[in-house]
Amino acid sequence: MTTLVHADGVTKRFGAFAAVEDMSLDVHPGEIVGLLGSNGAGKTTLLRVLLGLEAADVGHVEVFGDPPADADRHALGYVPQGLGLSQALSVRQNVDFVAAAFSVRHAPALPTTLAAVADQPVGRIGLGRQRQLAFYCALLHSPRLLVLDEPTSGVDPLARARLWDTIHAQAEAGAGVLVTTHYMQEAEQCDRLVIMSRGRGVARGAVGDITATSRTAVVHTEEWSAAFAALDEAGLPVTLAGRTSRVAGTAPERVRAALDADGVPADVEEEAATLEETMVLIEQSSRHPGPR
Ligand SMILES: Nc1ncnc2c1ncn2[C@@H]1O[C@H](COP(=O)(O)OP(=O)(O)OP(=O)(O)O)[C@@H](O)[C@H]1O
Repeated sequence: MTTLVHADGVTKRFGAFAAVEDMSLDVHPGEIVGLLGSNGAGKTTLLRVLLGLEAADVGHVEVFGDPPADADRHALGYVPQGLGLSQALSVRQNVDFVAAAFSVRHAPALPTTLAAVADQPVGRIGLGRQRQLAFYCALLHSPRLLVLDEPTSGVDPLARARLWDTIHAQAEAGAGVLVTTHYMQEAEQCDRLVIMSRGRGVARGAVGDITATSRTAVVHTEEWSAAFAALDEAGLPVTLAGRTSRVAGTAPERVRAALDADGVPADVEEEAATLEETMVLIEQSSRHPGPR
């Protein structure tokens, strides 16, 4: 299979600090690869190395089979976190600028939401529309690879769903997509995930592979408030989902013991952890290696 991005053992340091350490990653046509990790994990830095905007200190990167600096820019669509739009230019002028840069003769019609503000400076339209415009511009030249850095951050749920429809359509048409996100609902839409913590790749695979080994103790009781308080007081990592307490990565026996100690009657079951719970457990075990 053609590989759009191939990164092998990439390390990027700023001074003595390694923002990315020994990261490897591939992106193939037609797949959506999600890059996850808490703030500062190194996602943006890795994207910038893959795009040739930062040079790797160690490791090997290829984009479309070439070093990033020589990669075919016409085959690449990039939406950076800051969107990369010219705030003082109008929507239409931004489009014309990108079309000229990529020699696009016939740009597709602007979506109606953008057409309605075509003559307004980008700085005056809302963030949702700005993101829509950044997407439109990134797709103008039909890229084979789409790199999206938190593309839906700060966007309302409906606009977010629309942007994800566009991402899926691109992948279905054969483009490879590499996307960073903090939203678990978005991560769950990716074909594969790569999870970073403190610069390193700490888990990878489909959502089901990543969550497969993590379990959560789930507490069912009428006395949900007392149950939560008892588990919290016992120092367990309890969260509330509605009126149900969940304790990820903790044996049900330990949870039951904490409830018994406070005399809270409850049924405790074990079930598969959610992706969010698994992410927290992965982050914890990468900070404090040892048995979970
Ligand atoms: N140019 C730079 N000089 C020094 N340190 C940097 C530079 N760029 C990034 N860093 C540091 O590298 C680390 C990784 O940053 P990066 O932006 O890649 O993380 P991230 O996973 O994308 O975070 P977020 O989810 O908040 O965007 C952070 O500690 C950041 O402060």
